Amino acid sequence: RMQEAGEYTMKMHPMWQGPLVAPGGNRQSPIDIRVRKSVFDPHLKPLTPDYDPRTCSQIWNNGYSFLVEYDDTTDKSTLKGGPLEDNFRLCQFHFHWGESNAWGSEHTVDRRLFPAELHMVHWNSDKYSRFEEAVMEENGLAVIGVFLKIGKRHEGLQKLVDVLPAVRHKDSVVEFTRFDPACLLPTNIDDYWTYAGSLTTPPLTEAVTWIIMKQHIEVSHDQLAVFRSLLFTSAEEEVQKSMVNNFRVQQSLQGRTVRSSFT
Ligand SMILES: COc1ccc(C[C@@]2(O)NC(=S)NC2=O)c(OC)c1
Ligand SMILES: [Zn+2]
Repeated sequence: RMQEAGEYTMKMHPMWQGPLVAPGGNRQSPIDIRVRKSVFDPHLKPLTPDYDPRTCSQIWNNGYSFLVEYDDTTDKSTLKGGPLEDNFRLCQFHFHWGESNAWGSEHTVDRRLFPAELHMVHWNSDKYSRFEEAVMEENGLAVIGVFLKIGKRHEGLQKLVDVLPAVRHKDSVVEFTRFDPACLLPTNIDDYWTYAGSLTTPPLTEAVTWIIMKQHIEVSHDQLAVFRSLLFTSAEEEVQKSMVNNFRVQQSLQGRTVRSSFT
C-alpha cells in the first residue's frame, strides 16, 4: 500500500537517524545565497569540466536519491579551475527534489526555491587516492550545484528518465553507460557562487567546495514527475514511500562569505 500523505517526515528517514545538525559544525550546507551579500572575486578562474561519457557505469537507488556513477579509477572525467587549486575527479551525480514543483532544491537564491537541484560530485585526486578518503577532508570534494526549473523538455535528460523505472526501489541498480554529464550543465558556466560547505546527508562532513551555477537548466513537468515515481523503500518493505522531499533544511552561514565569479 502507498503511504498516506503526511504519514512520513524527513526525520524518520533511515538516513536521518543520526544527528540532524552536525555537532560542532560551522560550515554546514545547504544555505540561502544572499546575492547582495556575495563578494565578487576577480581571481576566480573559469571552470573547466572535461568529462568522458565512456566513464559512465551505472545508476542506482540508494534509498535517498538516485546516483549516476562514473568510473573514477583514472583521470578521465575531471574538473579544474574556478575556485579549485587541484584536479578533481567526477564520481557521481544525483538530484534533490520536492513532492510538488513549488519546492525541492537544497540551496536557494534570495530565498527563491527551485523544484529540484542537481549535484555533480568530484573528489580531489591530487591530494587523495580514493573518494572515501577525500570525503573526510576539508578540501576533499567539489560539488557543482545546478538548479532545475520546469519548462521545455531536456533532451539529454530523457535517457536517464527512461531508465528510472528500472531503479524504482531502494538498492536497485542497473548498468548505465555513455551518458555525457556535461549535457546537464547550463550554457553559461562562467557565472557561479562558491562557498565552503558540507555534505547534506550524514555523515555531513565539511569537505565540500560548493560551486552553485547562476543559470538554471529546464526540464519538463513530465520528466520531473518520473523522479517522484521512485521509492525510498525496498521491494520487500510492506509500506512503499515515494521518494520526494529528499532535501536538507537550510543551515546558518556562521560568518562564511559566498564569493561570486560575476558582478
Ligand atoms: C559518505 O559520502 C557521502 C555521503 C552522502 C552523500 C550525498 C550528499 O550528502 N552529498 C551531497 S553533495 N548531496 C547529498 O545528498 C555524498 O555525496 C557526495 C557522499
Ligand atoms: Zn546532493
